[in-house]
Amino acid sequence: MSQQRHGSTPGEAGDVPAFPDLPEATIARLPEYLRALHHLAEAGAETVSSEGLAAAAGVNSAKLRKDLSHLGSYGTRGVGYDVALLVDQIEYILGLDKNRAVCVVGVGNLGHALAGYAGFASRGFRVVALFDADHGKVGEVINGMAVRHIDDLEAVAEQESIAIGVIATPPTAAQAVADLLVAVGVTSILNFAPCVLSVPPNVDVRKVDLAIELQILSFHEHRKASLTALPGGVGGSAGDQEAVGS
Ligand SMILES: NC(=O)c1ccc[n+]([C@@H]2O[C@H](COP(=O)([O-])OP(=O)(O)OC[C@H]3O[C@@H](n4cnc5c(N)ncnc54)[C@H](O)[C@@H]3O)[C@@H](O)[C@H]2O)c1
Repeated sequence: MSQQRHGSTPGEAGDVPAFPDLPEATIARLPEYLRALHHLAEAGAETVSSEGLAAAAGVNSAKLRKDLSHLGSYGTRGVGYDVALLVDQIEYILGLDKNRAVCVVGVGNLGHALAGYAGFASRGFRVVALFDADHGKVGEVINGMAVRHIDDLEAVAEQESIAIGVIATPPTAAQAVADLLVAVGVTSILNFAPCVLSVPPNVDVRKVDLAIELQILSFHEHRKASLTALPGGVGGSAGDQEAVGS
C-alpha cells in the first residue's frame, strides 16, 4: 500500500504532544499492534512485554518500543504494557472511536467484494453507500445495500457525512471520481485503480495495488536467487545460475 499524504498536524510543545506527528512507518505499524493486542485481550492477557507484543505483531521489539514511545507509552519495567490501555491509546490515535462512514464507487468485481467484506464493520467502518455509473447496476442489492447512481453522491454525502471514499473503478474513471469525492467534501480516499490521483493538499490518498506487492515479492525472489547463485552464497553453486533468470 502506498500513500500520498498532506496536511499532518504538528505536535505541540512538551514531552508528549497532544496529537503526535508520527512517522509514516509508525502509523503503518499501529494497526498491526492493535490487531495483536486484540488477540492478546481475547486470550485474557492484561499486560504484555515489548518482546511479546513485538513477536505477536511480527516486528522487532526495539522498533516497537520506539513506535509506542511516540504515543507517550513506555510500559512499566518488569510488567510491560497494559493491554487495555494501549488498545485505547492506539484506537484514539488512529481515530477508530469515530465509526467512520465509507462509500464504495465502482461496484464491479472488486467493488462487489469490498461491499460484502465484513472486516470493515468489525474494525469500526460503516459502508454507507455504493455507487456506480452503470444504470444496469443501480438498484442491485449487495449486503443489504442498494447500489446508487454516482449522480446521487452529493445528496448521499450530505446525509451520511462520508469520511472515506473507496475508488474501485477502471483507472480511466478514477480521477473524475476522485474530483467528485473531493467536491462533496471527502478528504480521505482509498484508491484501488492503478493510477496516480491529483488531489488538493488537504486530501489523503492511499493506494492499494496487489500487482505492485507481487512485483516487490518478485524482486525478493530474484534477490534470493541471486544470493544463492553467488560463489560462497547460501547454498550457492554454479548450477544455481540457471535458476536466477527463470
Ligand atoms: N488494487 C488491486 O489490487 C486491484 C485488484 C483488482 C482490481 N483492481 C482495480 O480495481 C478497479 C476495478 O476492477 P474490477 O475488476 O472491479 O473492474 P470492473 O470493470 O468489474 O468494475 C468497475 C466498475 O466501475 C464502474 N464505473 C466506471 N466508471 C465509473 C464512474 N465514473 N463512476 C462510478 N462507477 C464507474 C463500472 O460500471 C463497473 O461497475 C480497476 O481499476 C482495477 O484495475 C485493483
